[in-house]
Amino acid sequence: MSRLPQLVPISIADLEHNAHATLALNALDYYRSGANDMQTLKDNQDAYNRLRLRPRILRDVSKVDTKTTLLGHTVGSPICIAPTAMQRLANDAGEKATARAAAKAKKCMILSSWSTTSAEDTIAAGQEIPVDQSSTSGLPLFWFQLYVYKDRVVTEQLIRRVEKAGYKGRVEIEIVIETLVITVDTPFLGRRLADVRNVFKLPGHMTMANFENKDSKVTMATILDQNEDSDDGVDFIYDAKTGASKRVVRQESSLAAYVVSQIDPTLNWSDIAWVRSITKLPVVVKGVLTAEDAKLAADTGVEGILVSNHGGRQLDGVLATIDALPEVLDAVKGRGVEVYIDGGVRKGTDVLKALALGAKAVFLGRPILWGLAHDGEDGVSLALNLIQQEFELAMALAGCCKIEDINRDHVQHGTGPRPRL
Ligand SMILES: Cc1cc2nc3c(=O)[nH]c(=O)nc-3n(C[C@H](O)[C@H](O)[C@H](O)COP(=O)(O)O)c2cc1C
Ligand SMILES: CC(C)CC(=O)C(=O)O
Repeated sequence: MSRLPQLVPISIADLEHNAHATLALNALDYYRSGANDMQTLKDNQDAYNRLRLRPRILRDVSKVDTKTTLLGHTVGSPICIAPTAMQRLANDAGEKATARAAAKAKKCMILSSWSTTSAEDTIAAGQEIPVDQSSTSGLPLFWFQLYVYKDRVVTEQLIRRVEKAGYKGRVEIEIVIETLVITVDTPFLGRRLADVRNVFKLPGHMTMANFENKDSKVTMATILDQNEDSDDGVDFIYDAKTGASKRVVRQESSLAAYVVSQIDPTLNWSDIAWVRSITKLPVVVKGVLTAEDAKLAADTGVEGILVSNHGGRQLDGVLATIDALPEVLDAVKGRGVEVYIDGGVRKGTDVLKALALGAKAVFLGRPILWGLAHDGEDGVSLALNLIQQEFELAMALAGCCKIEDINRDHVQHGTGPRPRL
């Protein structure tokens, strides 16, 4: 049932408006919420609006090229897709639709550990899109986001599954899972009030597909609710270690309970080193917000840092990511670590500002979900194309023809005159 009139979308904001009109409240609230008062959620976007651009003129911007590299792989653009759990809540094609849209756009997609489509099926969907191997304009790229489970056997099985899903060795196809992105900001789930009020749960016909195998729909970790139609407020949480289902009466979001039961709050730097020791995949840590932790990440030898506050969904009151970016960059300068950012990126000018401040790439979370809710694969393509076109226009109007032309002088903090150096 539609609550608001639909718009013909010409911006990410329009897609969000439409998602508000169409999504079931349970899903809409899960997707849009931040933690607590949602200060950080709001600030992520506001902080971009506090920055001002300094364009250069008379630079022949008749051709703009956005291709760039991510850990040595050339992609079509620095605009990438952040991992978001449970995409089938937005559209039944879920992660498959996102993968196809990413492949078409030659963009990087990070698949969530808690996807409602398995890593294998997601990669296979991406591979349905023919890629031109000789293309100089880049190729799609698939990364995997890892939650570290209390049970290290479960974690290792997940890593092995993902490595296998990469189809390494199939030389004719370039689409492989290339990198593990370890999320380090979720020892416990942030308190998202709407999810608590809605007693959020994953519909019973959807599962956390990366934990299934061919013999059983749900064999490892998933939320089980045996009474989907009449919600009795009772969940059965599967314990991956013992194989037993524990009956819990819900007084909160099932997700928070699930995180408490499965995700390891003891996670520390030695675990990052452990993950690095058991896989050849490069590692990116997602959730770094300070210079201190950026230095430790570099000391641990990670290949990349994703400056992220989880879209304002974890610790409310932390800095907007674009405000945290400079100290992270300063801390790892010259250490050979790529630095990316997510949170609040909604416009082409946001992308330009993030790159001008030094980010190698930006990742979009909710905008992809809004596209997916709008029109499945075509909706994700639309979301990606809208922001890509805005970015190309912003580059041209700022006097930049290629990514390397974008630099620190293209942006300043605050709305007043540039401080004298
Ligand atoms: C609905 C939703 C689900 C998410 N699921 C995950 C997840 O499974 N793993 C993860 O590392 N981050 C997850 N995130 C955080 C995103 O990866 C990303 O950090 C954030 O959405 C970026 O902010 P934005 O939505 O403003 O673009 C999720 C975010 C949302 C909104
Ligand atoms: C299942 C959740 C822990 C996924 C997530 O990271 C989120 O909802 O923000």
